[in-house]
This record gives sequence, C-alpha cells and structure tokens, in this order.
Amino acid sequence: MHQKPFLLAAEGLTRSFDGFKAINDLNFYLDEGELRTVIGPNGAGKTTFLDLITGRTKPDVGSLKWDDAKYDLLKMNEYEIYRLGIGRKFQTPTVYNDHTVTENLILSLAGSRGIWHSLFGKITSEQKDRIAEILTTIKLADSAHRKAGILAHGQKQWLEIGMLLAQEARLLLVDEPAAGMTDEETYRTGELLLSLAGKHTIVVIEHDMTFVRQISQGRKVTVLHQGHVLCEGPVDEVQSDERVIEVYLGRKSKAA
Ligand SMILES: Nc1ncnc2c1ncn2[C@@H]1O[C@H](COP(=O)(O)OP(=O)(O)OP(=O)(O)O)[C@@H](O)[C@H]1O
Repeated sequence: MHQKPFLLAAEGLTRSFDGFKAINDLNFYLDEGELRTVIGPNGAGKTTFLDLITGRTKPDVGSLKWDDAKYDLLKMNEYEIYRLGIGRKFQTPTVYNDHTVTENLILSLAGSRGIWHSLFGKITSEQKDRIAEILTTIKLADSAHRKAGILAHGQKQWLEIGMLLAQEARLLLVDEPAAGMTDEETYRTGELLLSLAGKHTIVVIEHDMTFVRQISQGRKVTVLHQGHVLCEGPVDEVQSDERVIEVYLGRKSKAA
C-alpha cells in the first residue's frame, strides 16, 4: 500500500489477451507534479498500461484510483476519465492539419462545446491569454497563424502537447515524444517537458536513453518488463541494475 496522497495508484492490475498477460500484477504510484519516465523493451506492456489508465481497455483484476482514491477509474468510461483531466498524446501527432496552430489550441480548450462554437463563438479574454501563454510555452508563437499541416514533425508534437495544456490536463500521458525527431528537436522536447513538470503530472514512455537521461535527472524512472514493474529508481541506478541490463539496455547496447 502507498501511504502518501497520490494522483494515480494502480494495484494488482492484470490485463490478459487470449491468456497472455500483457499487464501482470502491476503496482504503480504517481505523485502530483511528478515527471515519470517509463521504459521497457518492446512488448513490456507500456501501451496497454496507458490504455488502462485512459479507460480504452479495462483490466481483468486490480484497482486503479485517481486523486488519492477520490475516483475509481475502473468505474468510469473513457470520456469521464478524459474529463477528470487525464490527457494522452499518441506517438503519431494527431493535430487538425487544416486548422491553424491557434485554432488547434482553441479546439482543445477545456469546456469548448463543439467545433463551430469553439472556432466562431467568442473566446474570452482569459482564454486568449491562456492560448498566448501556451503558444509561448510550446515555442510556436511565431507559427500561431500557420496551418498545423505544414509544421515540422517536432513542432506538431509540441502543438499536441500544447493541446493537452489547453484541455487543462492534470496528467499528461506522453507516448514516445522523441520518436522521429532530430537531436535538436528531441532536446527541446525535453526542455518543454521539464518546464511543465511540477505544474502538471507527466508520464513519458520513451526508448531514447539520451532523452530519458535528460528528463529524469533526480527523478524516478520505472522499468516495465512482462507487464510488471521490474524496478524503479534514479536513472543511474536503473541503468546499472543487472536485471535491467539483461532485459532491456543490455539487448539495446549489444544491438548498437
Ligand atoms: N489487443 C491486443 N490483443 C492481443 N495482444 C495484445 C493486444 N494489445 C497488446 N497485446 C500484447 O501485449 C503485449 C504488450 O503490448 P504493448 O503494446 O502494451 O507493449 P509495449 O511495451 O507498448 O511495446 P512497444 O514498446 O513495442 O510499443 C504484446 O505482446 C502485445 O502483442
């Protein structure tokens, strides 16, 4: 049992597909404001874990509680979970290409009712300020009026993180943000996530260890293996843990 107040607590979570346990007796606790990186080899269950948190799929057994057990996520549907402030960014950007950067953010504003209302209804001066603040945070103020479809891959990813901010997501689930990015874009993505930590709680799933090291200095990294937490701790400890080297990093470094 986790003693402290928590934002998210998963206990004894198991999810099987045709008898195969993609998630197997998983215990995972997240404090408010944490920036947690989750690593693990292919098939470790990372995506399935995010699917469970967002209600996309339900576990066979286990519990999943939110906000110090005020909410039981297993009794809620995907939309209700989204409304609680759990936002997810998939690996491939899913922005509205035919709309401008600003419009994409307006469409994501928490409380927006329908596309027509969002784009052609009045937004309050408070919402305008919020959009301007997000544009600065995601470093897209200069591209505010450009169509999202013509942005570079990295910029699209930042816009999508901005859309989670516009939704007022309390927990940002970010799946492999550095995939397909240049080194420069990857570094800037790390800086962006670090600037959001504390104000938001963030779970990042990532394979790129340079990026993991950048965002997790002084923070906890969780290693998933066969649907279970193999170990958790500071990045240096995790990287030198024999079990991790065996199941993940060892294989990667041998491949490199
Ligand atoms: N809907 C499904 N039906 C059957 N098997 C599934 C399903 N979803 C996931 N699995 C299996 O569960 C295991 C965990 O998959 P998952 O995608 O969660 O791992 P992952 O850690 O995200 O992997 P990767 O790093 O490759 O994305 C895999 O063996 C996968 O084949």
